[in-house]
Amino acid sequence: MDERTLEQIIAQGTVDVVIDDYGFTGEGYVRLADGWLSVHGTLPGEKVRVRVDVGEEHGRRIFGILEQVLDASPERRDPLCARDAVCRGCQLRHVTVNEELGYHVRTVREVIEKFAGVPEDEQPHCEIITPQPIARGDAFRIRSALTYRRTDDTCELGLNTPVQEALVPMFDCPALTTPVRRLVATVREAFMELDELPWDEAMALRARDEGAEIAPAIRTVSVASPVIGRGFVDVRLSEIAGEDVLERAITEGPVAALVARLEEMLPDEVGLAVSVGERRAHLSGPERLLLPIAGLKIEVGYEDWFPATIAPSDALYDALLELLDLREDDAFLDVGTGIGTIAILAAKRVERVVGVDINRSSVSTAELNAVANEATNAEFVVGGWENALRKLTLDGQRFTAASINPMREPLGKRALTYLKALGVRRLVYLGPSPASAAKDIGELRQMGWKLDHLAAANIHPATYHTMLVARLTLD
Ligand SMILES: C[S@@+](CC[C@H](N)C(=O)[O-])C[C@H]1O[C@@H](n2cnc3c(N)ncnc32)[C@H](O)[C@@H]1O
Repeated sequence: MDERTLEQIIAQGTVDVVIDDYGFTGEGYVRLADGWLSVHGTLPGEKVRVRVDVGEEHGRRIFGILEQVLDASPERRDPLCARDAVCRGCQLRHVTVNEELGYHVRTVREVIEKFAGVPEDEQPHCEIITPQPIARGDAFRIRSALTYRRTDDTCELGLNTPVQEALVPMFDCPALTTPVRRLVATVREAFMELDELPWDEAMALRARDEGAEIAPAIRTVSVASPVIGRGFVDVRLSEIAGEDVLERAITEGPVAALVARLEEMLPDEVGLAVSVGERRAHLSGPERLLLPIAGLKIEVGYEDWFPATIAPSDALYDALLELLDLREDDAFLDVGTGIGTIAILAAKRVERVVGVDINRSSVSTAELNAVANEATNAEFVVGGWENALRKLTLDGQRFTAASINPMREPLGKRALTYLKALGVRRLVYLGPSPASAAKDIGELRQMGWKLDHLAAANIHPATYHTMLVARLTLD
C-alpha cells in the first residue's frame, strides 16, 4: 500500500514504490490511496523505480514502466532473454520456476473463492500440473502468430508490445521451440528477398481513407511446427481489401511473389496457405499437420484449434486421465472435443464415447483422428453447448463421466443443467480462463455437484496463463 494518490504519482514522473502483489496478467501492482499502479516485470515485495509519465491509464489503474529494480526479490531470476524487458510475451520469465508454480496455484485458489464461492480454507488441496522436469529457459511453444508491419523500404514481423513501438522479432524467441524458430527465420528471409514488399493493414486503411484502390495487405503470418521440416505457414490478409482479395493476392502483386518464394524455400512437409477471415487458399505442402500429442496420431487442419505446447499438454492429459479414473463400463462425454484428443484417449478405456463441439471442421478432424487411432467406439456431434447437450438428452443418451474443455467463455447454467439429466456423475473441468471456469463451477455447486479436486496446469510456461483443473462429483 502506498499512501500517495494517482495524481501525485503521475505528477512525479518517476517514482520509487514497493510492489504489493501480482495482478491478473502476472504484472506486479501497488495499491494507491485512490487506485493502482501496475508494473510488468516486477515481483511482490520488490522495491522498484518506475516511470509513470509514459504509462497507459485504465480508469483508476495506471501502467508504469520498470526503470530499475532497487531491492530485488529472492525469487527474481535471469530471464534468459535479451528482449524480456520490452516484449512481455512471457510475463513470468524473470521469476523462479517455484514462484511461477505458486502463482498458478494462487490464481486457481483466488478465482474459486471469488467466483465459485468456496473460501480458500474450505477448498481441496490444489496440486500443480507441469512438464517434469521444467527449468527456466526451456522452450515449449510450437506455434506463433507474427504481426506484419511495413515501413518505407523494409518490414517487420513479430510481436506487438505495450512497451515499444517496434515489433519484437521472433526468429530467436526463447519461448519458441527450435522447429518453429527455424520456420519463422525462413519466412523472414522470404520477405527480405522480395523486390517489392506487400502492403500492411495500416497502408490499406490509409488508402481506404483517401478513397484510393486498396491492394491486398498482410495482417499476420501464423507459423506452426512441432518437428523440424514439418509445419504450417498461413499468410493472413486484411479483410478491408474487398471480397476478391484472396484471388487477387495469390495471382498477382507482392503477396503472390512472397508465396512463390515461400513455396521454393519451405520444406516439402510444410503446408502453405493464404487466408482472409474464414476463407483459405491452400497453395502447397500438406493440408494436415501430424502432431505428437499424448502418444496418439493426431492430425490437425488449418481451421482447427490445437495445443500451443506439447510436453505441458501431455502432462495435462495424463493428469486428466488419472482424475477421471475411467472404467470399462463407463460411457464418456467429451464437451469441447475439438480435434478429439480427449475423446480418443478415453475411448481406449471405456465402453463408448461421444465428443461435442461447435466447430464442424474440428469434428471432421476428430472423426479422422478416431479412425487413425482405432477408436471405433467414439462418435462426434456438431453443436453449441446447450443445443448439443439438449439433443443428446432428448435422444435418451446416458453417460457416467465427462470432461469439459471450453475456450475462454463459461458454458453457463442452461447448458450445465443437462449434465445431470444425461446421467453424468463424475466430471473434470479444464478451464483455460480460470475466472470463467470458476463461474461454471459455482453454477454446478448450486446444482448439487461437489468440488473434490483442484489443480493448476502450467501449460504455457513462463506466462501468466493458468489452466484451472477441477474434478466434481454428483451423488
Ligand atoms: C480448448 S478447445 C478444446 C480442445 C480439446 N478438448 C483438446 O484437448 O484438443 C475448446 C473447444 O471448444 C469449442 N467451442 C467453443 N465454443 C463452443 C460452443 N459454444 N459450443 C460448443 N463448442 C464450443 C471450440 O470449437 C474448441 O474446439
